[in-house]
Amino acid sequence: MPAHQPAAPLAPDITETTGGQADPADVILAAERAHLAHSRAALRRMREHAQSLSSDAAGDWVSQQVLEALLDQRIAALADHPDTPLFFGRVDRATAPAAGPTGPVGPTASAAPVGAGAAGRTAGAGAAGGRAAEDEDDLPRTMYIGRRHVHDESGLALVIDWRAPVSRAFYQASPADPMGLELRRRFGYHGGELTAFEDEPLDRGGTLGPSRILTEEIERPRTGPMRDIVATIQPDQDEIVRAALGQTVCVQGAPGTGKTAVGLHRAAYLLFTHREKLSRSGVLIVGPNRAFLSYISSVLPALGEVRVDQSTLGDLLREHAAPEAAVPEDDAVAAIKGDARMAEVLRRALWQHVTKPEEGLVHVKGASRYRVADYEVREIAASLRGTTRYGPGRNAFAQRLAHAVLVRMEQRGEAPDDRVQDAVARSKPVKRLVEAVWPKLTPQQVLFTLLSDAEALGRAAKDILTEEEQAAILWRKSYRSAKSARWSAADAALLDELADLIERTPTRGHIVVDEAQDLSPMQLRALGRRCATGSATVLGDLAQGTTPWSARSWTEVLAHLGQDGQVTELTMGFRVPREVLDFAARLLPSVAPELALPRSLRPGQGSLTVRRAAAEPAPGALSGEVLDLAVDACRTALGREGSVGLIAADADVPALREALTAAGLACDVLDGSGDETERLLLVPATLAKGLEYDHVIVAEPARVVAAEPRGLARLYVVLTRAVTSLTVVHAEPLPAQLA
Ligand SMILES: Nc1ncnc2c1ncn2[C@@H]1O[C@H](COP(=O)(O)OP(=O)(O)OP(=O)(O)O)[C@@H](O)[C@H]1O
Repeated sequence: MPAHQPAAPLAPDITETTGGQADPADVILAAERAHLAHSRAALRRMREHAQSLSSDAAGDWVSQQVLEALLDQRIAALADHPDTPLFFGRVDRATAPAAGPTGPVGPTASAAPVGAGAAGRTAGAGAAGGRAAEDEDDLPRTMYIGRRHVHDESGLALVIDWRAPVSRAFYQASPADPMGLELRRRFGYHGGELTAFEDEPLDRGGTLGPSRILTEEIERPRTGPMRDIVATIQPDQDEIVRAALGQTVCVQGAPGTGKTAVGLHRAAYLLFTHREKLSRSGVLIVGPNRAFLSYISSVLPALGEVRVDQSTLGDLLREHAAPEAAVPEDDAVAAIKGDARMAEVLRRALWQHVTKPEEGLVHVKGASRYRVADYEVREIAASLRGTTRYGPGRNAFAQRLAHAVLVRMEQRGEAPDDRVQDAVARSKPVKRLVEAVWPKLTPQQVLFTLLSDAEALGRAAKDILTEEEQAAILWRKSYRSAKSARWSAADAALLDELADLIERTPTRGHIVVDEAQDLSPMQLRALGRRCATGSATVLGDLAQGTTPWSARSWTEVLAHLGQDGQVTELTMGFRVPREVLDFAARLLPSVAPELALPRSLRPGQGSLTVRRAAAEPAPGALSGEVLDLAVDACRTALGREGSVGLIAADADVPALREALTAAGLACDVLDGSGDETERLLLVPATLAKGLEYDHVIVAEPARVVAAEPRGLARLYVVLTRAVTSLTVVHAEPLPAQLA
């Protein structure tokens, strides 16, 4: 858990000293600190024990290596990070089962004050440093919830992993459904040191007020990469995090509702709960660009999970076409190529390469000749065509031809075995026939023919694409060969589809797809085949769709992904202050009229500033005055705490950089390298998705809108990156929807 010092003392009802006696809150805090020290010592012993284990017991060299690697992993997992508390919460179970309904718990509680006295009565001091009372079911009455499991020498759990089933109540229990709990205690920390606590009584009915520990966590300035939210996961988020492995979940959520955070915690949860299965099949996180991946890169390691692949779609498909070499393409063309109808066009295009056999086969062995007639060869090819993938079909064709030769041999009284069949299948005449009928193909060769040969395209796309669509995707520029062709980002998904038609794509146990609204049907199919035997967590916001092929419905997204899934919604925003969110939401009726207005947990009065230049705008560029206003706003923001992001249309980034440099303000331009060190970041609008900064300055919104077809949605993304303040500077009129 990140370090923070609660601004106000918590548990206010027990902070007053009574008649010279020790402050009960201090007593409790001291006892909890003792439990922390006790747990740390136990963790150290666990680590020492793991270090003392030897891999010598393994029977052979390979097992020894495997065991050694496992022991190293175990030792690393048992590391105690001094800045990270071992536990962030505690639950006390009710002695008698608490009455109350067991229905679903709502996302937030409100009304009654936090810290209403339960602290004084519970096992705080009693649990600390010693064995807590245990109930009949062997669970301790008091349980501490943390990032990893810690137990003492007798096996008593001192800290329980947040992902364990019993920890669920820490996140889900409420006075309406206490889930057998009497009390939930949340801890405040500074560095690794416990500094405060907050009690939520759960056995007295009523409702809980907002948690101050949560509020302070949300208000804490953002610096560096994204943090985990393990201490403050909300009940509706927790439902998603803990959904069963076999279940595909699709989350629609307004900006800052925690979709990314939830997706990452779900990956960590699944890896913990199904470690063995997923360590074999793997978990993959797919994000929109490298800047985003670099931003989220430390969340999973902080949760103890390092063996998760995180990739952009482009990098995932790089074996077919390297994303850095992608040729730019007209959006209209990319939209046709991204359409799901292309799947059938490609299927036909591939199988068109299988021709009708015109000749029979003659196999010569010594003085004997074995003949398979042309009609028989045709029958074999026809019976295999389309029943398997192209590659295995080709192998099967060779084997079936060889088998037909074998049958001839047997008819002559010979007794050939499997080795003879293999040898015949590899013989020159069979190879030649196979190559003529069922040629070996790469995805690139098939797509090269399709996009460069109008006739081939016409045959494959007949009754699927219109003449105009066919004309649009046909290459204007002719390449000499498949090898010298250059591919676009949309082509990469087509190549991947072809690759899978040729040979099956390996699948993972689970994939998390972030910003999924931006993916084309063909890109979704590429991801779908990577979780064909697994499940997915699909995250996104229909209002933030900025590609021409952006999704309009999650049901369609799931269908293209090939997954049956539940669509669920996160509605409470944790990032953007209400004032800023309301401002940005003026764009919603234009970008996604079907969505409800987003809500924010944070009022953020005074968080929005709009400054208009007095002089006329400069056509085709940022005016000098807007540059000055932007520099001014950056300087002011740098005087405050937290990160600063200056976001503008991509084309305006160089001018802004020059202006900042001339004004003596150091900045880094965000480019996905992850090398940024300055507190002030200059962010091209097309890279802002998924990111956040304490203070955001947006220069000339009208130019962000004008830069691309779905520019209003881009502006919605850009305006919703702010955690503390948003300053908009402009000379051109604001888009009418915002004015
Ligand atoms: N339960 C929580 N406790 C504390 N912080 C939270 C919680 N949920 C979300 N946050 C914080 O809110 C911010 C927004 O979260 P996140 O980036 O996951 O939202 P998102 O829905 O993916 O947003 P966007 O749609 O803009 O990409 C992050 O700083 C995250 O840490």
